[in-house]
Amino acid sequence: KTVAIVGCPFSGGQPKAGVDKGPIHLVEAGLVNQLEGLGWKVKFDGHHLFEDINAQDDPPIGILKNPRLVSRVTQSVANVVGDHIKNGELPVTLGGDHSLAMGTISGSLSHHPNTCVVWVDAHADINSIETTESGNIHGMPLSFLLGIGSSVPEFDWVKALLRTDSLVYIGLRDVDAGEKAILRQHNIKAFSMHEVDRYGIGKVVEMALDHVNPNRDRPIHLSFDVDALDPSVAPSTGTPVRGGLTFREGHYICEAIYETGLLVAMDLMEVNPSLADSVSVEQTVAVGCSLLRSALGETLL
Ligand SMILES: N[C@@]1(C(=O)O)CN(C[C@@H]2CCCCN2)C[C@@H]1CCC[B-](O)(O)O
Ligand SMILES: [Mn+2]
Ligand SMILES: [Mn+2]
Repeated sequence: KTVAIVGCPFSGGQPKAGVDKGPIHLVEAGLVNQLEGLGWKVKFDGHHLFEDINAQDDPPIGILKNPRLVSRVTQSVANVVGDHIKNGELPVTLGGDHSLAMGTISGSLSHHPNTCVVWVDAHADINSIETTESGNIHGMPLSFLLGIGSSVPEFDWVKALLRTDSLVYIGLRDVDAGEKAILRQHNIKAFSMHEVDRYGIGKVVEMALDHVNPNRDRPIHLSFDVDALDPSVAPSTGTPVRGGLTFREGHYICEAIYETGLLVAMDLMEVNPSLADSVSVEQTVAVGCSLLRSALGETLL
């Protein structure tokens, strides 16, 4: 089986410089060899180059920032991910900010319409155009994928093909009021850190999969934001929130999803190597590579 590494040096969905350097640090840490060491054939033909749009040609829409840039980049990512899946490969998208998931999940859905999404994150990333307070599109990808809130022509290419009952969250602990309303209104299943504490990660993953994949017969797209982990574990990220997943809880999720044999695509998002000292950056990058290895079959025994 072949893994296709999709390096996406992109930061347009949020304001902090540096997250576009995430992919290069993950690859430079030896990710390709590490995955080959697990027996995968690895396809990586260089990081994607996303041309910028100068500011005057991409004014905000409402308060949405860099809308045309984000739309164009994520649409190209959708095509790339979709093509890899069509070729029978497993795309591993390295971010870059989480707005990229509009592309990666669109890519998965284009080939596997019954894909279910496991979203591991401190945040819900489901703000609509009406509810976003920041205008940063990395906090909004799921509203576009689900067709929640009003649409803008620039994002018409995103077909709202994800169903709310096909999405489940693990790790939430910093959800905006508008997002809480959306989650309640649409009955979207979420296992916050409260549930992780109450049930333990093993039961949480089992319940999460029971919700979106009861017969374990649907393809799984795992979208992992490193800020789901506690900042002590993955410090170099743009929106850290205390009280996160331990190193082992993060890895358990990846190991358990690999065990299903249903993983068709994975995202590793929001590694920003410019936000911490070099030791913390290295730690964050190493944890990212380790999570990816676990999602792709690395076991402890
Ligand atoms: N919901 C947010 C948005 O901007 O929409 C609000 N903001 C964090 C906000 C800061 C002030 C105190 C309350 N929390 C980040 C988040 C998006 C995270 C994107 B991700 O990819 O990192 O998950
Ligand atoms: Mn996120
Ligand atoms: Mn997050």
